[in-house]
Amino acid sequence: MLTLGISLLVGSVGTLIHNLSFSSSFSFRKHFPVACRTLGLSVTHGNEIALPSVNKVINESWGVRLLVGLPVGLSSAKVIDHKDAIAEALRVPADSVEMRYANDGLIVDIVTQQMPTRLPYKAPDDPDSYRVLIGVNQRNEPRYYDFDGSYPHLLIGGISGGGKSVILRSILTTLVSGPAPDLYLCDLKGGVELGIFRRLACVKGFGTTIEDVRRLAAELEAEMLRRYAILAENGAQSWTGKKAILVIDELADFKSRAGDPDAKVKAEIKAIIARISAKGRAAGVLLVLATQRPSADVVDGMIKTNIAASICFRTRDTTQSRIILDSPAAADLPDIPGRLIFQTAYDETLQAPFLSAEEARRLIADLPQRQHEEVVQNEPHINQADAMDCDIIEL
Ligand SMILES: Nc1ncnc2c1ncn2[C@@H]1O[C@H](COP(=O)(O)OP(=O)(O)OP(=O)(O)O)[C@@H](O)[C@H]1O
Repeated sequence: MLTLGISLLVGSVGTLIHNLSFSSSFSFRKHFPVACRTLGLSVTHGNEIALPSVNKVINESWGVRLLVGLPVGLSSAKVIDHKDAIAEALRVPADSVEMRYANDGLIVDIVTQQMPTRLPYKAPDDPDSYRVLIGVNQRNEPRYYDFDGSYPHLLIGGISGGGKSVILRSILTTLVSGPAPDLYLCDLKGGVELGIFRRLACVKGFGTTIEDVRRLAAELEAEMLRRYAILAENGAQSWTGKKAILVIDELADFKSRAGDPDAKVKAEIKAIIARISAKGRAAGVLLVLATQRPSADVVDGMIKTNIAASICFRTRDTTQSRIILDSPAAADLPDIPGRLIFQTAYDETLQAPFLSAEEARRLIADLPQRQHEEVVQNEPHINQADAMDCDIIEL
């Protein structure tokens, strides 16, 4: 019989005290199988009914972990689909229950510790690493996206005000302060968000118009093909040199509309992005694509199948959430800026680090800058006078 009366003081990033008491007679070992039986999560062999069994109950600093064995014939996916109903039967809030398949069974975490609502940005420990912090989970464990890892390309979506600009800022600040990959930054919101990075030496191109995006995407594709030729010449499988990353904010601007004078350029951009998403990884060429208006027209057709990692802040509705995550979950996220679902092999709710524009400017102030001539050459819409002013322009 498990007795829990939990009063947890959440760690340094949070300031919340959360109380959750399970009834003194509550037994997860007993109630989990009962809940499964009621919900039809069982397998029948003749007269016998086989049910999931809780093999171990582990008390953790953040709550309780159940190790659940499943009868042959009952899939973990089916049990996970009933997560909310199981939570109700166990008398715990649905959003405190996390389930995932592991080691021939199911891990069920009942997390009583609350997430912080603000997590300070932390500079990277390892300057050579392509790992960027995406946030911490309810257990305060950090989660990273690794541009050098097995989930190529990153899609970021969610409603206005959810935290896309802030996470892009923290991802870019980490990258430029660390391995400084070649960056091609396209800020279709007029350069307001990504502009603070535009003068850095590692920024190979900066664009604010659809035509800029076409030019930069084409440049990057040419670089990808150049790298493939070098790989072929050397009989190598994958690029070990510097990565090159195309960042586009806002993807929805490529949506096709009837009579659109930019239709041809947009189609060209989508085609290039689709080719980079399919072939870029081996050449160290990667995409970070952000949108506050996820539409099937742009996301599905173009890239979805090749983008392996997604960050989704709260969405307006389940349709938008499905476009990014293939699940409705992001529509139910609480209205907390920086709260997101990070999807790689599985989905996890995280709180993203907060980094203000002022702090980011301060952190990158001493990094190598581009020469003025380079700025003019790479950003043809900027004239010489603008370029000369560039160090004092507040973007
Ligand atoms: N990780 C975070 N932690 C705490 N607060 C955050 C976080 N991210 C964003 N916010 C708050 O939410 C505000 C809006 O965030 P942000 O500008 O990133 O939204 P957005 O999704 O980019 O919106 P839009 O698409 O309209 O530009 C920020 O100014 C900040 O106050």
